[in-house]
Amino acid sequence: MAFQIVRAAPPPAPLLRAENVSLEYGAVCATHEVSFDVYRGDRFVLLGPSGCGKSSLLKAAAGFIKPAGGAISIDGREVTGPGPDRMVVFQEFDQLPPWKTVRENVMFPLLMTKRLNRHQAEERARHWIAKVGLAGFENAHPHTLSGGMKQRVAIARALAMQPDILLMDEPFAALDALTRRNMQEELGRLWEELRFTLLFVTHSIEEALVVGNRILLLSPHPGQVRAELNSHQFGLASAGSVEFQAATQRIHGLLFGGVEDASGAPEAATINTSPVISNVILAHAGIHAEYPITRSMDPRLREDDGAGARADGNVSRIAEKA
Ligand SMILES: Nc1ncnc2c1ncn2[C@@H]1O[C@H](COP(=O)(O)OP(=O)(O)OP(=O)(O)O)[C@@H](O)[C@H]1O
Repeated sequence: MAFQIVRAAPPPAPLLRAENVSLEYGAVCATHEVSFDVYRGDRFVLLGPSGCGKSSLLKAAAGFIKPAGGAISIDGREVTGPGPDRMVVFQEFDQLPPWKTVRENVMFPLLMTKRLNRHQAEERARHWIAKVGLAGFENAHPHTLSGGMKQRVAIARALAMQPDILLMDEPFAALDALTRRNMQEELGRLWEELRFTLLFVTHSIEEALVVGNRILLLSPHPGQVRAELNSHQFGLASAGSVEFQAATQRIHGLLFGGVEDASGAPEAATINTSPVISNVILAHAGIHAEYPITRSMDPRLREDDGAGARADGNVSRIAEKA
């Protein structure tokens, strides 16, 4: 006898929700009514050219700036200021107090927030320093470390707090190409092991594809949502492949101009998102329709992964204005 489903389980609520977020600096409108949802385990990337408000959105999620309109919430609670549930890694190498050793830097927020006593904080710090590959450097001071090592310390310090979400603002932008690649790999390795939730800002299309499983494209002046892409099929291993390059070009097209359809004819990229996001299979403007979806933390995508995969085994989706 076949079962009949009378009520489907409700989809999980997003961990972080940005609803119509408008950010202003005096007369400067940094973003206008930007909305997106980040689910637990997502590697959600904000991608766009300079001035599209990526950093401002991340700062608003961190609670450093307050929206002029709309709201950001974590687990249903409105963000009204910074909190240990949202740890930030910045681009700058000077985010580590130089007078503190690596161990003291990692211990600092644990002690400041009274999460742990000194002994426990030392244990926790040792664990995370080893996890980011810096065992043996516990007593080093930041000025003796390379840029990549300093970023590892910043990541260890953030993850040691076990935040609900890790916020990273162009964390690898100031690194040389090789170190940047290593750090992307390291971040991917950490995520595979720990499955933390990540909100990551970059202006590099390649980095967005390598790091993210979902990408929000933003256009500038003021920052507005251009499109939302599902990108988990890419990683460092696929960087440089024909498909990866095609995806890069298509994202470039979405950000900066017309999108070429299958016939090669340019098509205006008018795709946008809204709080209610519907998935459409991206056939013509689509980002790499050649890959099966392997996993998604976004229940909306997960929901029809099966159907999509069954349909042709090679779908990508883009969220469009509902
Ligand atoms: N402190 C500030 N005071 C005034 N305007 C600001 C300030 N910070 C950002 N802006 C403006 O807000 C807009 C968005 O800036 P934001 O730094 O968020 O963009 P971004 O996409 O992160 O750019 P970039 O990649 O160059 O860092 C820009 O027009 C910028 O000039």
